[in-house]
Amino acid sequence: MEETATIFSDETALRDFIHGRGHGVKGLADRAVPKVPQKYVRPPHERIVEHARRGPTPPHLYDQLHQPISLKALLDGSDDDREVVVDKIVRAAEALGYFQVVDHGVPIELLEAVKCSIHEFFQQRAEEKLVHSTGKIATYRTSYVSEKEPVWDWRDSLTLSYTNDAEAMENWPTVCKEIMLEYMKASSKMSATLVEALLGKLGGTVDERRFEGLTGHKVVHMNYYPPCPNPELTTGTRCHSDKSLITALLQDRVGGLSVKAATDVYGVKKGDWIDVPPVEGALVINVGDVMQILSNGRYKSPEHRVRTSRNSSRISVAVFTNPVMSENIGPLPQTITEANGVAFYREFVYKDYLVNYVTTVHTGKRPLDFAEIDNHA
Ligand SMILES: O=C(O)CCC(=O)C(=O)O
Ligand SMILES: [Fe+2]
Repeated sequence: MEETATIFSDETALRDFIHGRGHGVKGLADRAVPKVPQKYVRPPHERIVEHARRGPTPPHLYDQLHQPISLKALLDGSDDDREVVVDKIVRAAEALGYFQVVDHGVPIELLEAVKCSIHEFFQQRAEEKLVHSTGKIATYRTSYVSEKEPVWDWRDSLTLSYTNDAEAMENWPTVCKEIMLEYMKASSKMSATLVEALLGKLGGTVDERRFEGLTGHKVVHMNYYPPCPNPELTTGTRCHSDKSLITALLQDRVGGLSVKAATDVYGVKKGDWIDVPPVEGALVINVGDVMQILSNGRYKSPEHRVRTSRNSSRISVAVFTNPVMSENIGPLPQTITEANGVAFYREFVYKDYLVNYVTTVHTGKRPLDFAEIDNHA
């Protein structure tokens, strides 16, 4: 009891408990604390207000916003049927930058096994998770840059970087490595198909080597959100956009993810927050910053965030399809032509984008500012 009091009143003790000894946020939740420590209290403008207060979405708009897209025809259909699906994907990427997909080719039993595997990892004792806190290929942590962030998220995570099978088998945690590798491969196949479809509609061609450079680094990011005594004060995951080309996200049934509308569409206004309802067997697809840049702003990389829940723990896993470190990123030439010669983003090496992303405390879109050209100057 005394230890708990210290953890809560003293930031150094809290940091040692969470980060130093590997208890994570789960360690706090397991102690059934009545209120979150001050370090987790967001300033009022960053808190997440329940959207239900706005009233339910009318059914026809609900379908337009949330109806999952079936990828069946894209994965194994005729050319004509394929085109219909590609159009849906392109429209969703332009309007909101997010959509859900079903018939994605990843077996439902594998999705269930993945969810169990994530629970198994986070249920382990702190010492077992701590082993991975300094790893580069498998990294257990609770914040991105805990030393710099004024407020921490109510979330523990494990990030698995993939280069090859042997390295993954040697470094990824034993309890989940086989399932997560199988899932990464299955979902990456679908992600590659989506990337191909989206890039294909930008005009011009991307050859095999360039495609490999743009999509060659896969990262699996597992999130665990313990129950939180103060959902009204905290964030599970703060507002951010992904640094990927595309992200495939599997969430459980709890809900809490919301996406900020990038345009006025389907009865929502640009800037409104849209709840992303859990759909059994579906995957959530987010356009990432790199895709927004390659498309010269045509596809949107939406800001999104996660609310905590008072009563349930929640898990999710994102598979990020990222460029390799040395890849040159910038708007594809044909997208600049389309915009009457105006490039909205400059060229840069992906590694520099990443360094900026992970060494700075960002809120919302700031990582994209790194690449933005101010055409009004
Ligand atoms: O937990 C979620 O639903 C989203 C997590 C997320 O946005 C991320 O890991 O980048
Ligand atoms: Fe994200």
